[in-house]
Amino acid sequence: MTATIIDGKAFAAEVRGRVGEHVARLKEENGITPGLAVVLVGEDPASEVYVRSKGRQTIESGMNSYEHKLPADTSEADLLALIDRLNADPAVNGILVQLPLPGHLNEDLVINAIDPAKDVDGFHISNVGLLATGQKAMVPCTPLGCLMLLREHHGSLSGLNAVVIGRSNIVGKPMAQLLLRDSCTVTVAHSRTRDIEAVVRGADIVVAAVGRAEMVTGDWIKPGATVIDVGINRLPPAEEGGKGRLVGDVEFESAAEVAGAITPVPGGVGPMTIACLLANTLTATCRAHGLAEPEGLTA
Ligand SMILES: Nc1nc(=O)c2c([nH]1)NC[C@@H]1CN(c3ccc(C(=O)N[C@@H](CCC(=O)O)C(=O)O)cc3)C=[N+]21
Ligand SMILES: [Mg+2]
Repeated sequence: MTATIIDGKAFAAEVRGRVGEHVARLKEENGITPGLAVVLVGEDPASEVYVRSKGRQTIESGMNSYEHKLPADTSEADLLALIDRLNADPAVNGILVQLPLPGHLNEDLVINAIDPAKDVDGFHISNVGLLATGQKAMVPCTPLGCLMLLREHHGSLSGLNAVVIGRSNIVGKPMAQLLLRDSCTVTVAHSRTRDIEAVVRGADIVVAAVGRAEMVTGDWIKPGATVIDVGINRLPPAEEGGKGRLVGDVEFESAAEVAGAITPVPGGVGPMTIACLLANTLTATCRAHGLAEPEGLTA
């Protein structure tokens, strides 16, 4: 293996530390404690794990955490009423509605009901448009975390060929926007892309966000390229009652033999996503109060 391992877990801890310091200063100098509300509809066990670690890290960074767990059969009207209350609550600076929502709820409608200034996921159409036009937006946490890792590793990204695999609204599209803003030449590849291996082989930066376990193998990677693996896939358990291994969208072993640098799964992008959620909550709080924004914690 030749690649440098990009330690997302360690970098995320550093980001959280910087968020925590800024939060402490906000409290001392301005008497403000940022607040993050997380809304979870239904009982998906994996979602509950994320919600719990988000809540714990929010509190560890000195912010208030408000968790709203609603039953799976919650009506759209009840969910929208909760969002209205959170929008109006001055103690709540950030609102995250955990996705996916149960099938009877319209995700677009629900997300677009969030006050864009409190939309710490950056999924509201206003924030999507602001990002796409280079204006001050709330930026989706996973792509923001990937960008921070790339900037940390490369310094300038200007002129590099970046291939984003996956075109979701949550990762692929905003990732492409951020890379474009940092002056990469950006290609978005997806399930219909012809000769996808050859497309990926042209990339100095590969961001894999397709949700297919170990789809990208070492022979797809240009020697020396930087590989950011967004996938979190649980393989079927090897034994009865066991838990399957977590793998990314990249086959780590083979890719690490060719790449210059690569993020592991777990311990890569995942922890950065949560760190950026805290950073976004802090940013939203500063903007709401007309205060200076934290440096190095926004796009
Ligand atoms: N509105 C919304 N915003 C989200 O940001 C959002 C969401 N909905 N729905 C669910 C996904 C999933 N997600 C993760 C965040 C961190 C890890 C993470 O920290 N993973 C650890 C491993 C965790 C484990 O061991 O299971 C790692 O990669 O090292 C994983 C997954 C955010 N999501
Ligand atoms: Mg796709």
